[in-house]
Amino acid sequence: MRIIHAKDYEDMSRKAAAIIAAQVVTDPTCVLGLATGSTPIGTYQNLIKAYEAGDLDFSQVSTYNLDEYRGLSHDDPQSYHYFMKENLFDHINIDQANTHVPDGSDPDADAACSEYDRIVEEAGYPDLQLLGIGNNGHIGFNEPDTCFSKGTHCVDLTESTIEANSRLFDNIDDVPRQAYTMGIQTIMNAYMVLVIANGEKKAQAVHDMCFGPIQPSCPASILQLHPNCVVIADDAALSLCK
Ligand SMILES: N[C@@H]1[C@@H](O)[C@H](O)[C@@H](COP(=O)(O)O)O[C@@H]1O
Repeated sequence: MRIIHAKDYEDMSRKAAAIIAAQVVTDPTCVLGLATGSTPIGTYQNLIKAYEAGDLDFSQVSTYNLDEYRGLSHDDPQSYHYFMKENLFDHINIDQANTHVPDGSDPDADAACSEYDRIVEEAGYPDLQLLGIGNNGHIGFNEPDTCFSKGTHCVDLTESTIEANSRLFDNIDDVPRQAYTMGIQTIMNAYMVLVIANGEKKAQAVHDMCFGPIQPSCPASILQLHPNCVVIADDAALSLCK
């Protein structure tokens, strides 16, 4: 696990975008695993700038997102389908038929999750998987648990995640209580994992991810076993990693 120190959020976003851009330039048909939440927005903005400058071509790139809330339609402004179009896909030349997000609108969780596992495996897993990290150490929506869940599955969101994500909703009652998420095994099958984190609220999770015991109470701690994991974090997120 390599830790890259960023001066601030903007520096973190530039560094993450540079690594993703290098992947796209060196392999124009690459498979990218993508994340949502507020952390990756700056990274996506830098990728859009590079595309607009003519430095990047996404026309042959495929993407697979980590997760999606259960029960939201694809055009619900709070869905991760919508988030990805708004924050990246609608601003670059990607073929949106090559973008994939778990289908949270499918009420049959087993069918939706096994189908997602099938297509991610068929794609050969991501060449590069971008991850944020939750305040409680979750990756995707893999919440602190008793075991590292393997494949794509339906999860019950913890109160802390519902609370943390409620800032993006009109009120906390509107936050879905379940989600479909890539499992730990799916994430670990990526050839490279790039984790981005900023701010004081992530300090404990980042410390436990990088230096804590490898245990399901901090799902991100499994990344210590990944052969090619890079963490880019700012001072505040690294404040406990002295
Ligand atoms: N499912 C997402 C995660 O993929 C994300 O990493 C986390 C942190 O979000 P933020 O980047 O807004 O702190 O929130 C959600 O739970």
